[in-house]
Amino acid sequence: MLEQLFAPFFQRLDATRLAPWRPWLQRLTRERLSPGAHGDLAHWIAALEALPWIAPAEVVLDRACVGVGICGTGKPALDAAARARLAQRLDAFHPWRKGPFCLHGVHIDSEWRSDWKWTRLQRAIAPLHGRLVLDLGCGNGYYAYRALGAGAALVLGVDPTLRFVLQFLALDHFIRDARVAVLPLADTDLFGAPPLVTDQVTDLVRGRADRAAVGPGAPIGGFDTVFSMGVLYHRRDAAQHLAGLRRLLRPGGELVLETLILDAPGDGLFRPPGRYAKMRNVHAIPTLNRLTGWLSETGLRRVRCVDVTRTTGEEQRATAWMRFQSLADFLDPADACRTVEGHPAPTRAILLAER
Ligand SMILES: Nc1ncnc2c1ncn2[C@@H]1O[C@H](C[S@+](CC[C@H]([NH3+])C(=O)[O-])CC(=O)[O-])[C@@H](O)[C@H]1O
Repeated sequence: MLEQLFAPFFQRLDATRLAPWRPWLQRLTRERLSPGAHGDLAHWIAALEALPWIAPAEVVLDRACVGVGICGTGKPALDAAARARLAQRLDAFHPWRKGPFCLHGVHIDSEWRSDWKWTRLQRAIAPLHGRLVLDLGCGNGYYAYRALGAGAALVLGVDPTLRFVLQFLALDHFIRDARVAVLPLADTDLFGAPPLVTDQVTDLVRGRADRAAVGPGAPIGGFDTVFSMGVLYHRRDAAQHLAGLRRLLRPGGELVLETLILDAPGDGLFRPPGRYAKMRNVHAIPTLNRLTGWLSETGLRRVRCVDVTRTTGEEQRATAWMRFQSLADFLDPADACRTVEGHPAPTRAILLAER
């Protein structure tokens, strides 16, 4: 049973003020990972079970390349043939979009140089030491691991794409750190309805009540830092997403929001009429002004932008670990400032705000 793999994480969660979340998270995780939840699930489970046991080695979470048994950090546990076999088994989870990772000498050169974004934000955000962190839309958990590497006490990552959850489980097979999990949930699974009143929360903690018995939605927030990166433009209702993020924070907690922006002055909002950079589900791209306004209207304070970067073909590209199309195929070959549809090329901003 896949959800059993999260048991050590839930034990850790229970020892924090986030304990009221456990019944809800566990129930949804069980449902989403039930047999038949996805056509490829049985294939991924078989791939997970085929991963070899390898003697523990040094775990590295605070450098660009996250992983265990990284070249140069000790005697390699695997010879070239064993590394090739391991690489082949990890390829069952293709495409690897976020990374890079290294597992016992196998370098996973993902589509994105995710470490570049981390470098842009790490000095600007409130220090993560001892914090309870949520990463919404976390992919395979690359940033969740980096948050741990930066001293977070516990990191909950959620992503509705099962392939990425299974990628996390493959990483976890080798890294084995109970302070982090990627659960198969969407943003709205956490936004929920009105916060539970205190006695209902107490009942949930003591296991006397099931979430279903106390109404729809999820328990109250309580996170010190919430990351939402690369998710807002995929949401049809941006205001709902932002309001939900605010509710997930404890008072004084920090939101780290990264999203596509329209690199232009003023309050414009671009709604792609069809596809944007070949993506079907891009709903709205605001200017920085407009986005800042949205965050303030949500009731967040100290809203500020700490980075604006045009995405380049060095940061997002096809590799041996992601063999589909990538940024170069999404841009106008004659003008890299335009997408193939003729829209402004992807530019991303990182904003910080506090509840
Ligand atoms: N409703 C939803 N709720 C939560 N997640 C969702 C939802 N819909 C899609 N996703 C997930 O949001 C992620 C968007 S990628 C960002 C990854 C990482 N954060 C990054 O910053 O690299 C986009 C990018 O490449 O920037 C995917 O993993 C989806 O499965």
